[in-house]
Amino acid sequence: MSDKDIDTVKVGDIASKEMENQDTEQSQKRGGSDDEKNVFKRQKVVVPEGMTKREYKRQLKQQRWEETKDEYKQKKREKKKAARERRKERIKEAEANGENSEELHNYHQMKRAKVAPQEQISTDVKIIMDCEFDALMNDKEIVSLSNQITRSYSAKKHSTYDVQLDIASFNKNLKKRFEKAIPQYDKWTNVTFVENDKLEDILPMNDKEALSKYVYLTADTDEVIDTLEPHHTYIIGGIVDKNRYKNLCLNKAQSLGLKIGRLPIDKFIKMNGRQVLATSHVFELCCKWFENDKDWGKAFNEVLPPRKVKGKLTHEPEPEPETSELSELHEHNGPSNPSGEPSVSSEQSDEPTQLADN
Ligand SMILES: C[S@@+](CC[C@H](N)C(=O)[O-])C[C@H]1O[C@@H](n2cnc3c(N)ncnc32)[C@H](O)[C@@H]1O
Repeated sequence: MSDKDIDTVKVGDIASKEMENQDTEQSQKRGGSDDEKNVFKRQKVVVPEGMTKREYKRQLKQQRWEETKDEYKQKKREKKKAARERRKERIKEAEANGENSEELHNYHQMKRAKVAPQEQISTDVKIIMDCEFDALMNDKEIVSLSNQITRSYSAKKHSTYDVQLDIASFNKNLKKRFEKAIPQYDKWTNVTFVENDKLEDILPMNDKEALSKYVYLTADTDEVIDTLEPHHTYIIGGIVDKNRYKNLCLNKAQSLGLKIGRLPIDKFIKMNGRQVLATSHVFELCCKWFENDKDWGKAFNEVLPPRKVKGKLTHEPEPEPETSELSELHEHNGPSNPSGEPSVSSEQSDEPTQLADN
């Protein structure tokens, strides 16, 4: 047996004991018996010498994952299968009730369009994802944002229309995250990463007319964007904040003298509270708007899960409770193939693997 094997066995033994301990500990918390308490005391595991508690915990976690991953994957497969079945049922039900099941089909059709077009039709529309908000996000949110950018990259690559995408203020934690987890991003040919400090560094601040062609997208306004105009630049706030910073982008846009606008979401989506979308959804919607003959309804239909989309508005929007429902929208866990794009299989699955953060 090699030293490495011995190490693995040791960690394995410790992991099993540790798991027993955890069970016992839980039992203790529930007020376990004296015998259980004694067992717990006897089995107290000491962190191996030369290892920090943190490293040790990480190893235990890895060990536990190795032991349970097959079961986990199996459960995931079953869940996907069940979701597929549920969707088929929903389609059947909709058709039996004489309802239009097209929405249910469309959303998933888009997920299967995997072949990138050889050539893209020019739109003369540019999108800047303004990532100057780096310091307002915790590590988890930075990971979420990096996943959303990866998803936007994939959407851009697969779109039949060329909507330019710049990732701006890419010079702090977000960049570190990409370098660590998605290093192949520097081979992405269709997205530009800009390392400016402030948004205004890349705007024509001294040219009023040129500046009037920049529009900051925000959910916090009544100005509705009906069309994406050629030779205009639309700015998306590159932040995942779980609704912590209301008006953040609105205030920034106003302080820079930029136009603002929100997507015509309330006409097409059944949701409560503020209609705040994730950055990747906004970018995908813009691509899909072009692909669907400039029809927002169809674009929403393709990008957002069917249960959120209500087709053309036929009645007044429902009363608004406190929080947004759109935090439920899907997001991929992270890149899973060498290009750093979301994996085909997760895109092809019938239900989103994870619902999006915004
Ligand atoms: C998660 S939101 C950020 C919310 C942030 N608190 C703010 O002040 O905008 C990410 C970005 O997506 C865009 N966005 C989200 N929902 C939108 C909507 N309904 N209309 C237009 N843009 C939207 C905005 O650019 C927004 O900054």
